[in-house]
Amino acid sequence: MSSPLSLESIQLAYETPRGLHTVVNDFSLSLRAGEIACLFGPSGCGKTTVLRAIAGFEPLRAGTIRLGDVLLSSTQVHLPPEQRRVGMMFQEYALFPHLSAGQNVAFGLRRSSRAQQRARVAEMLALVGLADAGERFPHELSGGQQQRIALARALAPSPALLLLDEPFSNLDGGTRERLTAQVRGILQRAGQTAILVTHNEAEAHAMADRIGVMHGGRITHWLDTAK
Ligand SMILES: Nc1ncnc2c1ncn2[C@@H]1O[C@H](COP(=O)(O)OP(=O)(O)OP(=O)(O)O)[C@@H](O)[C@H]1O
Repeated sequence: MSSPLSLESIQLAYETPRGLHTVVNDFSLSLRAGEIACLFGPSGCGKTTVLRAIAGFEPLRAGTIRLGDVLLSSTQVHLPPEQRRVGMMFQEYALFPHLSAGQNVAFGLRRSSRAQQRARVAEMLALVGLADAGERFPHELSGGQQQRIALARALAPSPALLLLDEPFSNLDGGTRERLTAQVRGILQRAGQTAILVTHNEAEAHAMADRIGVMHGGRITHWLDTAK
C-alpha cells in the first residue's frame, strides 16, 4: 500500500574539507497517497540529496521525514534504508548483469516463499509489459526494456513510496518519450506514490501530477501539470 509522504523543514549538509556545506535548507513537501511529484531545478540545487535523505542515506540536520504514520528521519531518529519501505530506481542502480530479468525482479522478495516469489515476479513482468522476458539476461534486453525490469524490481516488494532519479537519462529520445508515458501509466495503475527527479522539462510534465521547482535548497513554487 502506498502512503502519503511529508517532509517538514528538513536541512541537509555535507562535511567538506572547507567545513559544513549546507545544500538543502528549510525544505518542506507533502504528497498524497498515489500522487506523482517531480523535483525540478538547476544542477547542484540538491534534488538527489533530498531523495537520498528520504531513502535513508543522509542524516537530517533539522526537520522530519514521515511516510504514512512512520517517522523515518529526524535529528534523533534514523530508520535504516531497508526498513523504510522506499523503493528506488536510480541511474546507478543498474540491473545485476549475472542474474536473469526474473531473478533481478525477485531480488527484493527474499523473505517470501518460492511460490510467492514466482507469482509476484510474473505479476510484475506482466505489469511492465515484459511477461516473456523473465529468462533473459540484462545484456539481451534493450535499454528501455532494462529500465522496465528495473521498475518491476523496484515495485515488487510493494514499496510505500518510489523514488526515481533520472531514470531515463541513458536512453535515446524516442525510447525515453515512450517509456515516460508507459511508466506513468504503470505507476497510476499501481496507485504508487512517487517522486521523480529529472532535468528534462517535457519528462517532468509527462510524468508528474505536480512539479516542485527548486532553488537555493528549497521548493520555491509548485506547478500543476495539465492532465
Ligand atoms: N558527497 C558529497 N560531499 C560534498 N558535497 C556534495 C556531495 N554530494 C553532493 N554534494 C554537493 O551538494 C550539492 C547538491 O548536490 P545534488 O547531487 O543533490 O544536486 P542535484 O540537484 O541532484 O544535481 P544534478 O541535477 O546535477 O544531479 C552540490 O553542490 C554538490 O556538489
